[in-house]
Amino acid sequence: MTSSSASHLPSLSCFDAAIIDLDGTLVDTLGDFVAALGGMLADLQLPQVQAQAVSAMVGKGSEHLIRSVLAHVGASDEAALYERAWQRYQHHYLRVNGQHSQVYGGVIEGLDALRARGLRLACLTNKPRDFARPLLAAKKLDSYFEQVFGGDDFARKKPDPLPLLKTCEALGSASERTLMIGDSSNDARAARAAGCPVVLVSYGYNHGEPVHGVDADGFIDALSELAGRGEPRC
Ligand SMILES: O=C(O)COP(=O)(O)O
Repeated sequence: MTSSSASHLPSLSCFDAAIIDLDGTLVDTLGDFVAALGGMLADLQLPQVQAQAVSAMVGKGSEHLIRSVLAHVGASDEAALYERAWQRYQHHYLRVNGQHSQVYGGVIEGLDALRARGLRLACLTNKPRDFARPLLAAKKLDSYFEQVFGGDDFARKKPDPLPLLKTCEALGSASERTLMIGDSSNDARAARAAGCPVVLVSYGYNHGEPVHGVDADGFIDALSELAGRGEPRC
């Protein structure tokens, strides 16, 4: 069964630009998160965490992820431990970045279609910029994006609209002419608040919840489905 709701899916002709989320949308990075967190927890002599639990904690940036994992494994004095945990996590993440992650099927075709239609592209993630840029390069996705922004580039992260508004500004595109493509309620809420139409992929993380309950303009099972968007219906 396809999850696309074609009746609501905007045509690519309606847009001058697209802003695309990274984790859970372009790249399945769960393996990298699990490996880096595993290294961090071992260094702190804490119990390990399962991948399924991690997938529900991804998407709100590194600080949220580390604090959630420390609480999940029952670390005592999680607040005092945070700085050290962040140092160890950063060390391990930079070491494994891209090694346990895969570009989702349909991503290259989707990006090619967006580019062929002349859309200006930005990648906007809550992941730290210094993790995001090497990952995009390692996966040969960097050349598609004229802008890449991480969770530490702006004063607030998604679901706040600020990162999207700033990215629209950097792309020189009005928010209503900029399509947000993401995998989570975080992406959709930020897009709604910024005035960007939003399409969600069905295969991402969405904080461990079913994505179809999220308020969005459409759902797709692969980015390549965007290539088939027909006549303008803005
Ligand atoms: O929280 C993260 O590290 C990833 O977040 P993203 O879904 O915005 O890419």
